[in-house]
Amino acid sequence: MSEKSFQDYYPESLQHCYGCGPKNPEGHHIRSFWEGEESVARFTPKEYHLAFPGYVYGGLVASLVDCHCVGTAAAAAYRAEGREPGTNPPFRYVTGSLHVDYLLPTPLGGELEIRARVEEIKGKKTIVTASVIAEGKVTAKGRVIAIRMPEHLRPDPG
Ligand SMILES: CCCCCCCCCC(=O)SCCNC(=O)CCNC(=O)[C@H](O)C(C)(C)COP(=O)(O)OP(=O)(O)OC[C@H]1O[C@@H](n2cnc3c(N)ncnc32)[C@H](O)[C@@H]1OP(=O)(O)O
Repeated sequence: MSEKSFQDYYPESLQHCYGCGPKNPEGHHIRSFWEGEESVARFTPKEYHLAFPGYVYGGLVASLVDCHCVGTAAAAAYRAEGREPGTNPPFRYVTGSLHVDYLLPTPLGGELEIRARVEEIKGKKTIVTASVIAEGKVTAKGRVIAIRMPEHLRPDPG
């Protein structure tokens, strides 16, 4: 079996996110992994993910940044405690803020790499920054404030 992504450790009830839920058949299935101090996700847009001919829709780019950074925040919380993801008590995060700067049009047709780094973990809040790389160039930069998921939003305990 291939390496488990951050999202594979979400409990089943939280595996239906359109961006990254492994159990959403219509979703993007964004998968994130550690590479040293950075986290990485790779994603190849489909031809219909276009904004204008030859280039990727910015909303998709934002989704990639969003789910990859929120997943990174969760993984970083476990890492900070020296625990394996999926161990108790669980860490769940949602997006509080998502900011994307589109530096260059993102070419459609090849694999995109999203590389993220944790800037700060402070209480319920984790700040993660990301770069979207296509054909060796950074086409977008993002910043996500991920917040611990409040109890009332959790579908089941934990
Ligand atoms: C676990 C698996 C999840 C599966 C999906 C993962 C990826 C999905 C990504 C998403 O699409 S999530 C869906 C989009 N996001 C939402 O619907 C969240 C909606 N907003 C909320 O539910 C609440 O506003 C939120 C949980 C974000 C914050 O409410 P809290 O009551 O927990 O926040 P609180 O007031 O206690 O503030 C805690 C800290 O967060 C900061 N904060 C809160 N909301 C913020 C915000 N919106 N932007 C920036 N910072 C924010 C706040 O300033 C404070 O910082 P400090 O500790 O430094 O003082």
